[in-house]
Amino acid sequence: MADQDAQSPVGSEPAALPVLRWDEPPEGPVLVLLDQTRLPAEEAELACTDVPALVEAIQTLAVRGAPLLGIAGAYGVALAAARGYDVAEAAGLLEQARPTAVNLGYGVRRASGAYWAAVDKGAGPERAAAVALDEARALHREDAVASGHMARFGLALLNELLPGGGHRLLTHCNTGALVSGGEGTAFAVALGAHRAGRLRRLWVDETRPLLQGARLTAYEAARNGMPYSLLTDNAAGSLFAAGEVDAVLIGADRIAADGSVANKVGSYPLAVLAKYHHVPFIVVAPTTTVDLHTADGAAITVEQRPAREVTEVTPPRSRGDGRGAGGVPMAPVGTPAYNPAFDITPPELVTAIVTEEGVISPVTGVGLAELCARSSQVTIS
Ligand SMILES: CSC[C@H]1O[C@H](OP(=O)(O)O)[C@H](O)[C@@H]1O
Repeated sequence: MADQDAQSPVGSEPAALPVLRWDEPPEGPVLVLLDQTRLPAEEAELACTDVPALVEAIQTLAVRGAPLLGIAGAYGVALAAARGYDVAEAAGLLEQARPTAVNLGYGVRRASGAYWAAVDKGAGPERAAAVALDEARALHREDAVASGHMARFGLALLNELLPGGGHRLLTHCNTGALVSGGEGTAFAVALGAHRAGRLRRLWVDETRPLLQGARLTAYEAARNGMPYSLLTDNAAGSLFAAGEVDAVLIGADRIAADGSVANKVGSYPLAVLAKYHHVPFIVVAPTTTVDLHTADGAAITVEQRPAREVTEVTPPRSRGDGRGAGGVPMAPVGTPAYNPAFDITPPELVTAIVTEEGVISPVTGVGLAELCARSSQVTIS
């Protein structure tokens, strides 16, 4: 594991992470996931041969992150079609697996829409299943391309906002290759800064309670040889106070028409800190995360998750210990807990939104609609 202060020489790129792949063994098609609940201790694969297994993987965050949820949802429809399951039922189960990331529904509707259009044109089950798979693969490729554009637009914005010197960037949750068909969203911008020799430090919020930062972003930063440091979420304020943060980079799970941003819980406090300390707060997300049909932040459904994620610490699971391995109680058994998975940042606290179609700042509904109009990935209502 690379030392947190070591930087890999640019060009020594690690192998791409096998985040998700479609396989067609003799016993039938399967969606193979890198099980993110086992990282960083173990790079374990999780093979989903049916939609209930994929829904469980989504709900346990074995596969997670808005853009990747869209890709997984699309492959889930293709899996149902290829295995002769009820495609309409499968699409419904997948769309409802997690409510906040708009990308999930988008990916499911893209693949199911392609499937039913093929059926309407007289395609048989096999041909229609192949069409759904082609659509899932197209979305997978498009997201990889979008990630590259966001990295370039985001780095150009950082260089404009932060002239000279190395950037000290703070990020929250995980927004790297583990959420994407490519190198991610906000993390891809930080990685681009690293490759350009302009990343002085990546401050990584641990991101309680599921520790996507500690487990996943630190893992991705280390494998890329980036200069990073982990911090507890409640230490971020003192970093701002010490003048140690040049910009905040976060992802998004849903961006409403007015520019309100739903993202991992803890994002809103960072936006308030950034505003108070005059630090740019930059959201990086593909246009598939923009939902022009949701008017504002109040209309976004924020996923509420089980209390045990707050009241227990779940040790890294080793292979074979089952999916529901119990955690270690950190509060009296039965303690009620408030555990929203996301929070909402209002547009007035957002410096800019970086998408694959360009950057908008200040964030206004008009700018978002214009960006989405340029995108080939229209939001399917
Ligand atoms: C850029 S998508 C990553 C986004 O998704 C994460 O949520 P979760 O880990 O619950 O899927 C978090 O909100 C990230 O910002």
